[in-house]
Amino acid sequence: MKKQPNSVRDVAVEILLQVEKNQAYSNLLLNSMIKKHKVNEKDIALLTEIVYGTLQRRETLDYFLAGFLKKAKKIEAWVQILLRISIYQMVYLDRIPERAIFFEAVEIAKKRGHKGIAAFVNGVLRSVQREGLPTFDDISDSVERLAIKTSHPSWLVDKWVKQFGYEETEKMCEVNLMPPSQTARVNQTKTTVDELFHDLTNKGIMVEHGDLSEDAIKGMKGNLALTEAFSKGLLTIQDESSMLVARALNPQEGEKVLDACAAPGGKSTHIAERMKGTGTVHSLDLHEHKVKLIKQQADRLQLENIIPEALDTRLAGNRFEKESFDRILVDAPCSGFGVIRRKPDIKYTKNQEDVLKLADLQHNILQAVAPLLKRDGVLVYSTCTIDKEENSDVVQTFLESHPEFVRDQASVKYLPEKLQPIFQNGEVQLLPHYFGTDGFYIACLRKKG
Ligand SMILES: C[S@@+](CC[C@H](N)C(=O)[O-])C[C@H]1O[C@@H](n2cnc3c(N)ncnc32)[C@H](O)[C@@H]1O
Repeated sequence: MKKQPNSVRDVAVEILLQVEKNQAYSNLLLNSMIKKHKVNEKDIALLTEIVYGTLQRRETLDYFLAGFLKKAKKIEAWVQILLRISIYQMVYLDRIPERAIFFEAVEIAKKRGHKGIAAFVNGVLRSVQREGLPTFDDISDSVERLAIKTSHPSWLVDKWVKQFGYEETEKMCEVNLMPPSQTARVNQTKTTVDELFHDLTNKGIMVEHGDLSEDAIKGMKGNLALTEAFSKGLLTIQDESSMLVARALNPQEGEKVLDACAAPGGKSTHIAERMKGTGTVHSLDLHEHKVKLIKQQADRLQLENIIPEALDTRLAGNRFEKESFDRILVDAPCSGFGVIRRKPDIKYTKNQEDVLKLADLQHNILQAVAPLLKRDGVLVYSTCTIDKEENSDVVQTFLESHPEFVRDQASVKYLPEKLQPIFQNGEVQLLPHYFGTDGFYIACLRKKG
């Protein structure tokens, strides 16, 4: 019978093993394992830090370990993971004494394997302690060095260097290793930013104003999703970059809006809020189970102008009349390279083939919704990626085959001042180190009248 993990670090090994073997999502798995193993409050922070930190720095940790494993025969996946989490704690978590790290690693190795593996793990960790870590200066190729130092796949770093230059890529890769801030969008149909700010502060919750979006409040400690304000529908957890989308779309009261890829509903609810509960937002998503999430969010925020529906948007032409929407948002499925800080697994699971497939899907979704937009209507295309092939290239290809659409530079006035200088040709590419937001792309197009 499979032995159950019985310590925080053993649970961390289990989670990382499942992420690696089954390509499970780390955030979902972490939550379910915390529940399953009844991890106590005190240990949740450590578990989260070890899981995300080890995942974030996987390539670096393997580089550190490689020289010490040269003579070893094939190492089982769990042993490699156990060594990674141990080195991670030794190098990056200075509050944990090394003897505690070694002791735990040996106990886990005994439990999951046998005494021989425990001795091997102990030997490797003692050698690292004795001999120290290799330096990155030994890596002569600059792309390879950056990839290993910041733990990104080298094909991706190489691609980014070609797209953004070395310096920008370096800044971005470094920021990708930092924990993201938690921001919330204030539901302005029920309260104001200032009112909620004071309400939260009075309750002892540490918050700050957002860095970019006027709708945002930043949580400095604790989890805003666990506040009474969240349950009462006064706020929605959302990155500041995502909050710009509904602003760029600029929906008006009473209008009919299509959100073509809507789950879990972050942007649909923002659009619905900005329409003050009037008009209709048709919120489509391919997956029935995800459509339920849109409904849940709409209910929590008490928004009655959202109609969620499970539909492949590529077939939306069979479901809706031509030229029937005032505005359309395509917040497309994408590689997610802008949200690596939140979902480090993306670095290792997505590849160039995925990027090309996604670009094709994004193009097909745009093609399908284009006829549904009224003349003079606005179409916003957005993604949480930074990849040109999924962003500006998709928009450019779309425009080339749709002369009835033009880039809408006029939408710049709906965006924050700080962003305006980089909103050009109706589009903006946010990189995570610009304003501390997710990496995000927004393009505004208009159908000619
Ligand atoms: C980036 S997410 C949308 C996030 C959402 N706009 C929000 O702000 O919460 C992209 C969504 O597109 C959905 N999707 C993928 N392919 C689709 C298709 N062919 N038709 C409709 N939805 C699709 C995915 O299920 C996913 O929920």
